[in-house]
Amino acid sequence: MTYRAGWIHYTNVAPILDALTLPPGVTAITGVPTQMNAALLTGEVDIANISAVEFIRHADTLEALPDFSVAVLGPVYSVNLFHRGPVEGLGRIALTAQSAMSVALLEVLLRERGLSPTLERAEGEAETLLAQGFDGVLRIGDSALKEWYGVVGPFTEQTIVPEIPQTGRGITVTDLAEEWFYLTGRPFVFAVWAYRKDNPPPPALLSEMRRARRHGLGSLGEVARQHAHKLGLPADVVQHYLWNFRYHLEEADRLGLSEFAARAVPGHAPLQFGLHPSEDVLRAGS
Ligand SMILES: C=C(O[C@@H]1C=C(C(=O)O)C=C[C@H]1O)C(=O)O
Repeated sequence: MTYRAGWIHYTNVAPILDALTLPPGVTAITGVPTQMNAALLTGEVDIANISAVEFIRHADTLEALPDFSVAVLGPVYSVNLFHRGPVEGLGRIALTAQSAMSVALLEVLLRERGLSPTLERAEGEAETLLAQGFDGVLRIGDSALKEWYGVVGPFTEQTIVPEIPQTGRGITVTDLAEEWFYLTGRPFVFAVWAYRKDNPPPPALLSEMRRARRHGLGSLGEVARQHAHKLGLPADVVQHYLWNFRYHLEEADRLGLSEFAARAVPGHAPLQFGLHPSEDVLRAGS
């Protein structure tokens, strides 16, 4: 029987997915986070990297791989609230229908500050929507990364490490993962690789994912160069963006995930992680 994967294939997943060769009997489709969330829940796919909040909401039926994540400790650069003026004064914020996680995170951060602006779905570029009367625009993924650089750039690696500006052209960029870090001191997990509990991935897919990730992280400069070309961004900026991610769902990431779960989905079922890496290593005989 075929095992179907669904990949959110934003640039931030390139270090895992670019070198992946699907084993025999595994197929894959790609889409934006909300599409992959829905595809996993309806059974259109069997495994997907989904918005972590959807994994939490459906913890009764889903399980996640124990060692795969898209997470950061501090800024992420691609989950951004673009706004004019202070966050406290924002009346109307445009959300993107592509994302579940950033919306849930924004809600947690607004509640924390006692703010309740109007949240509406609206697609398009942040700058255009701001010109049309929105006070804030939430964007994620590659387009958010490009718009962030368009606002705060240009700069190079020399600027990236010591200090990154947050404003440009009258627009402020609030990085939601950085706000989460200020609030909790913990990593923020955007995505996990989830599957229905009764339908775990075949070991061959898992070991290939781990091989592809080792390869991707071992050649990050090359991965960054290729994607910088596609994105139209400087290679050192994309390399910094990718280098900054935490792809292994380590203990600190799980603490961040649990803290987010408690704040965003009170009363959720216990989070479950299956298929420990050592099992795979033993099966592979290495
Ligand atoms: C950090 C990001 O993470 C993604 C954001 C998601 C969301 O907002 O629902 C889901 C999966 C993540 O891979 C991003 O794409 O900018």
